[in-house]
Amino acid sequence: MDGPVVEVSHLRKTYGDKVAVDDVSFSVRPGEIFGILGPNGAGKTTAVETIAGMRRADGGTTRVLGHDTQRDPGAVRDRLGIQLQEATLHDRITVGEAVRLFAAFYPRPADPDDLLALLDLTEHADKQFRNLSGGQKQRLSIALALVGNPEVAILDELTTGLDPQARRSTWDLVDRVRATGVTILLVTHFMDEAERLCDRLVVIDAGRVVAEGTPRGLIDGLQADRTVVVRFAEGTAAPARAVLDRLTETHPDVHGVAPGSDGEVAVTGSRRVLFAVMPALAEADLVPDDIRTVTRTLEDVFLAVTGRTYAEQDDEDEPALATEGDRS
Ligand SMILES: Nc1ncnc2c1ncn2[C@@H]1O[C@H](COP(=O)(O)OP(=O)(O)OP(=O)(O)O)[C@@H](O)[C@H]1O
Repeated sequence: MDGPVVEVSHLRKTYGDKVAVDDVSFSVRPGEIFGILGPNGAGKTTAVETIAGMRRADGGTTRVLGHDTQRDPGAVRDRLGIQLQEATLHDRITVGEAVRLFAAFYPRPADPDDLLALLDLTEHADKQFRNLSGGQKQRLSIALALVGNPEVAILDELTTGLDPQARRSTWDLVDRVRATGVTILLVTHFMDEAERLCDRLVVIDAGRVVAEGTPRGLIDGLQADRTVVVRFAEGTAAPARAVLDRLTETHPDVHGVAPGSDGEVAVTGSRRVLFAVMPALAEADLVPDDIRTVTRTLEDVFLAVTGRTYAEQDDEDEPALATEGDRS
């Protein structure tokens, strides 16, 4: 397929007076991992459920593989896999049974054994759902989204509640799935996940797209100041601070200097700030013990476009503690 795999144009969805999705447009190319990133309640799940034809839009169009999913959701049923938040199965069904059961619903299902191998579930095939760890449940839910051999898969908050190691292995799996040729629409409220996995993404906030691009492009496009942190041994910290302080008055690329802990000094300024810092220190023969530039992330992009920090609204969803099974 040459055109976009998913095409969303001016999508609007309300629940009574509540506008959950407001004029959202984007398109997803074949083979991409495309992200919908935003804080809890931003409208991400509503958007993907509407795109999948599970909800009626109040305005705009949603097309998947060329089909209008509002008018004819059935047209893509066998070609679109969807993994939704909090999928639950019967307690006693085993992993292998669940995959075979779901496979029976599709005309051209994936081979259950291949799928279990792809998602590192082969050794857990006989385990009952109730005995699976959080990570294993998530892997099973991805397997079930892929069991119909879809061309497009929607993955919604697939690492919420997982410990860091299980999250990283889930990310590797998503890469693996993409390598099989599946186009992926990935819903997440985790900035690091979006940065790690997505080729392109939209950032949505309160139902609206506030930024769109590649993670790198969005970060590099930030106009905000850069920061260089230099650390000095005791004895050189004070004279170094004085040299750097002077730069705020004499050098146009240096905008601010702030002391940190343990002999650190943070210098902010334009993208050329490093070129100001190093010659000044060299001139005074003050050799830092360490020097680093502060890495900018999608969190800085969110702050720049919304004026709010992302962490403020994200506390309630810290990954849960590791369970035994997650480490297996
Ligand atoms: N069935 C519903 N009826 C009424 N309001 C709803 C319904 N579903 C979602 N909402 C509201 O619509 C807004 C968007 O919700 P949605 O679940 O799409 O957001 P989200 O970005 O996916 O967040 P989360 O990850 O927390 O689910 C929220 O304010 C939510 O409370």
